[in-house]
Amino acid sequence: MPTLPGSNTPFWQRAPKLILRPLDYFEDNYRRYGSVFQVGEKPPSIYVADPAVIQAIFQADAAQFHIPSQSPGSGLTFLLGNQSLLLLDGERHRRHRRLLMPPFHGDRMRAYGDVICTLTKQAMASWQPGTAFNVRAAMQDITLRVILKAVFGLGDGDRYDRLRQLLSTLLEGLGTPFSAFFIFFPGLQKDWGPMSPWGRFVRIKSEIDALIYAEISDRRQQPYPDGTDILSMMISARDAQGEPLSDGELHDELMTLLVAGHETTASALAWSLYWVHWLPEVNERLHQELDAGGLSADPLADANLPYLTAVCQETLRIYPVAPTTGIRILNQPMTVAGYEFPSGAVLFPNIYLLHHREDLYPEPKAFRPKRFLERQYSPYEYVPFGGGHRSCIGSAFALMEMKLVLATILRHWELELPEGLRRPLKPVRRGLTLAPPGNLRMTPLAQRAAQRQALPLG
Ligand code: HEM
Repeated sequence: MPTLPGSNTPFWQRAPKLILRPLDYFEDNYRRYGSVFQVGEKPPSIYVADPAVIQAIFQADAAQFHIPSQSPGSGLTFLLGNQSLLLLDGERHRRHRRLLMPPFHGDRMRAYGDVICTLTKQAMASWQPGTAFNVRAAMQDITLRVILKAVFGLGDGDRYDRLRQLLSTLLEGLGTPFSAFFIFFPGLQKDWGPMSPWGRFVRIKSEIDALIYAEISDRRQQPYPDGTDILSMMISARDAQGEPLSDGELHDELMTLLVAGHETTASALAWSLYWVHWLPEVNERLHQELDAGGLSADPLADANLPYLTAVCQETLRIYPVAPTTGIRILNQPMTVAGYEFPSGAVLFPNIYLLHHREDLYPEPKAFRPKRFLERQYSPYEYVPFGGGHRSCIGSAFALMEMKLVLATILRHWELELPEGLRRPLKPVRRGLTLAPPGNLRMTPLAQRAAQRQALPLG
């Protein structure tokens, strides 16, 4: 059995590059060592960009892996709580997944579709012709409105406004590349008073917690009559023993859905607007498809448009929001495709490197939505949402949201990417995810004539 290529640089030495220039870090290692390599020892971290090995990892029994108490992910405990799906393991992870999955299936999507289009129009009402806006912030405004409405059924009121404002401030603060050190090194999470960076997060977070607990308590006493929002469904869900989720469990899962459910989609949407407005041929073809479809009464019709779908898929391929899947630690040795991974090894299917394999994606640095119309990729070749027992539970929701928000924006506004930004842009770190650079701005030029009637301007 060959030994795995790689280096044994300790974590503290490789962390600055991994945190501040993650894509260069991955690409350097890939060039040097190939599609499966290890870094560090005791335990080694193994990055995988080989579809056959990724397939074996995604198809393996969940009992083969665990999540460590001290991992990059554990730095998220402060934000999400220790009963978050992202941080749970074993039977408790299985139980929570079963209780959380139903709102993300089937018929629910139709109701979310209407909400997404309405809230996008609401957010766009503040755009002014000639006044540039920060693209990621604008997309985050939309996705935060959408997730609050989907999760809580909330759309207005003091609690909603405050929650929206606090979540946005908290995540903006945590979103700088340097704040990522707080996540990777939880030991840095020290409260030195309200003016210190971490002290500020702690105070905002405790106000958010109080608002969420107040909402849970109100809703337990007075359930919504139609009960179609995610919180209502989670309150009434029962596990195999007939047990409901406790207030603490509900709080942590709500926080998880709020954070995981809008940060990621906002970055993906910002990238999609950038690509569409940088590349005229993509813009033209997308508009042709949208114009041919007309304004449908059923927003879900847009979700089936092939080129729009391909643009969103290519957006998530070229710069996946999560550069690797979540952490998976082996409970026992694993032999696959000629490799032997030792017990205790930390496995990371590397989404970015897999999506940039020349053999799967010719000219991988080029944004070419067409490749998704010409070829069907397997769930081990294209993995923006990970896979296996820890796959993203919001993947269908996120993809639909991307398509509907993008279609709604393009139908209503003519936007312009400033001259200076019509060039290759590289992602920057935002916590555990990657986002477009903070200077990505766009200018609304004019509302599209056919749509002026349809957009309620505030
Ligand atoms: C473009 C948007 C999104 C991307 C790129 C994305 C990506 C991912 C990835 C890569 C993982 C880890 C999968 C693995 O380790 O195999 C994940 C997990 C997760 N995602 Fe998403 N996600 C997105 C949107 C959402 C949304 C909208 C929600 C919920 C409303 C959500 C909720 C979650 C949760 C709860 C997990 C943890 C699952 C578990 O550990 O069992 N995500 N996501």
